[in-house]
Amino acid sequence: MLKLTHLTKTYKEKRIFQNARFEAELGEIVLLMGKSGIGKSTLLDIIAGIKQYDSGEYYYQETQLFPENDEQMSRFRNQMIGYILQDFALIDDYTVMENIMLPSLYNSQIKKSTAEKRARELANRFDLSDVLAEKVRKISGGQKQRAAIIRSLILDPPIILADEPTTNLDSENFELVMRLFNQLKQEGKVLIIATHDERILSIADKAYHVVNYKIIV
Ligand SMILES: Nc1ncnc2c1ncn2[C@@H]1O[C@H](COP(=O)(O)OP(=O)(O)OP(=O)(O)O)[C@@H](O)[C@H]1O
Repeated sequence: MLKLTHLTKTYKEKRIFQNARFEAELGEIVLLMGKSGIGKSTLLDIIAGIKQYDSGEYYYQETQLFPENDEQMSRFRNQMIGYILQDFALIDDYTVMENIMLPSLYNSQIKKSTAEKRARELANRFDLSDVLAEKVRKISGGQKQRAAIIRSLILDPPIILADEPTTNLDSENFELVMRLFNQLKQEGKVLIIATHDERILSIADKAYHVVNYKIIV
């Protein structure tokens, strides 16, 4: 279980969360909805340990996480989190395969050959096999989105964070991603998805909305 309580976050004078609470269980697909600029990406970044918050308590399973503890947080991030970022954060001059393999470079627990096999299987499933050797700058927006999704799964993490993961997908790839998300849920992972895409509601266990600095169901 992943839990944040009494969460308060401000950027300079701008309040984002005030005594907010967020909870997600393993095996759940949880949506994070709400107006643009309301704090959805900020919450994902807090969960990933990329952003600090002013106060609050953060637990994963029985362990309390302290964002100011860089060593604890980077271990947690590397081992537990797959993050599909809104702008994909791919490196244009690297090939699709090199981008997908990036997380495995920072993780000594997975063999390169295992990661590569998983990359090829996922690429095959997402119709990306033909562009694995292409530089990212040469592929389409939808292909970039699928590459970013595959990269987040390469280490098989239990927590998947996704920021608007379906924006660039046509209906065929949208369906593929929905099936994949459902499968990840069946495997017992938790998916936390910030989105405006109401089509995803059909596979969600819970939809949170950010309203008045709180995160409510
Ligand atoms: N590093 C920062 N410094 C100052 N303000 C920030 C920073 N990052 C985000 N903000 C502001 O905080 C608010 C919440 O941003 P956030 O990106 O979390 O919203 P969002 O709900 O994900 O929006 P969108 O749906 O448009 O992606 C916005 O008003 C944004 O401008």
